[in-house]
Amino acid sequence: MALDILIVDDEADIRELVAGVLEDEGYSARTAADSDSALAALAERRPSLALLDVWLQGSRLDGLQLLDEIKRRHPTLPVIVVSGHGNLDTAVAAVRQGAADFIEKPFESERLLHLVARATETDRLRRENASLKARIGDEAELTGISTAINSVRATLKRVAATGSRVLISGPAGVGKEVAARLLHDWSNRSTAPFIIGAAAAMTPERLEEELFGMEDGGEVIRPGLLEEAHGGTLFLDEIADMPLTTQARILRVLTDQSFTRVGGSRTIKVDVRVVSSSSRDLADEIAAGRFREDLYYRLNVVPVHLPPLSARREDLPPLAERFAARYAAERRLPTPTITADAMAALQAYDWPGNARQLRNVIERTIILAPGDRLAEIDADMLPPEVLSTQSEMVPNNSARAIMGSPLREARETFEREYLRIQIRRFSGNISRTASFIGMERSALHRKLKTLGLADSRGDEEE
Ligand SMILES: Nc1ncnc2c1ncn2[C@@H]1O[C@H](COP(=O)(O)OP(=O)(O)OP(=O)(O)O)[C@@H](O)[C@H]1O
Repeated sequence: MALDILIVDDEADIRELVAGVLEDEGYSARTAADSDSALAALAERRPSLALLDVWLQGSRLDGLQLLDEIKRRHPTLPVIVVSGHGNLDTAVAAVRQGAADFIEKPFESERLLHLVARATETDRLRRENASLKARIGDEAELTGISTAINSVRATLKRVAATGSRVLISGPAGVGKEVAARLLHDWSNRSTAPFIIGAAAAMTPERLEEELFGMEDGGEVIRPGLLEEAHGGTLFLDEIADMPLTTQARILRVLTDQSFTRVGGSRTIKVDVRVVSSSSRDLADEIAAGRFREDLYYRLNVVPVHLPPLSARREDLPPLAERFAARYAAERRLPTPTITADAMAALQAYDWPGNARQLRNVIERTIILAPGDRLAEIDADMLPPEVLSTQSEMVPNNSARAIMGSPLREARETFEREYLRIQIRRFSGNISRTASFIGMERSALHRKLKTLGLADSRGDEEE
């Protein structure tokens, strides 16, 4: 995406010259001859940088007043002030007023390009920094080794560059936002913003103002998320929570990549890739008349599904280790290891809150551990709800049956319970179970048959 530069100068030949120099370098340039047309251009879309001549002849606002207006509307927009020979004082005042830099006329193109590159790069770093700060604790990779995660990763890689719309489905806390961020990071839009629009947290009116921005009497009160995402990706989280009126507006954006702000009539053009997510079944929502079918087809060009953690238990060890390592790094602590017992308990549990719940459990366990330098996470440190599944799976009556039986039957009872838990732990995958428990795959198959477990293995994915 070419960076968009707004050139404000009262001299037509300078405007054209500067626009030419910038365009030759791959920027896109817009020009304005006075303060009113500059403000109109700003209202159309926030540029990446403004080049402002402080000596504006025949303009309603002079250069410094216009700078004030620009800063009031877009406090973070970098502005480079151009000053004529002899009005260096004005340039200095402009920098005090928030201009990023200044350049004196006549100037060499090289010097201009250098300042523009520096100011846009500083702005990009500032934005990147802000977004990194906002997402401390957010994942930059989709951890997991299951077939499901590997195939999601492969799909994301394949479609990242295409710019196609992607709809990510899966229950809460499963990593839909992580997947959307990855898609953005792998796309050629990665240097532009990744913006999240979350329907669930807002009233319908607020949501529209948030997404489309607001205008009053032609003045921009605030730009919307769609504008902020220009050149980048807009992630619409939980689209099924969007009211039908907002769905209609979104549909219009998707058909012609333009919209009007709430309270405004000006058409705003944007180039945004829309990625959306839903934890509800959208077919049901459509059938119930709560979701527009036409919007569904527009959003769902490439479907990506993230199954719940309980359907891919082999992802638990890498995820648990990742969360432990990340939390320890944030606190500048050594990373605790997770013992085999603790891992077995983690893998037996069902994780209704998926990866988010796992992350909370790991963090809570590290926080609550005695001493301040935890070396390992052992099973008895895990919260009771996690441990209870394993003990429920080995019911007391099995223990009684073992103690009250001759050795041969006791061994069978034990083997049955033991294998039931191990197979579940590896999501029914016999090869992985066999390798973990140290048995040949064919021997395990025979054993399961003898114990009458052959049909209760669950989903085998070999
Ligand atoms: N595969 C993964 N690798 C690394 N971290 C993950 C993974 N899946 C989820 N997480 C972490 O789990 C938490 C929840 O993930 P995320 O917010 O992406 O879920 P979600 O599906 O968007 O949930 P919701 O719909 O509730 O917002 C985050 O802290 C995220 O970093």
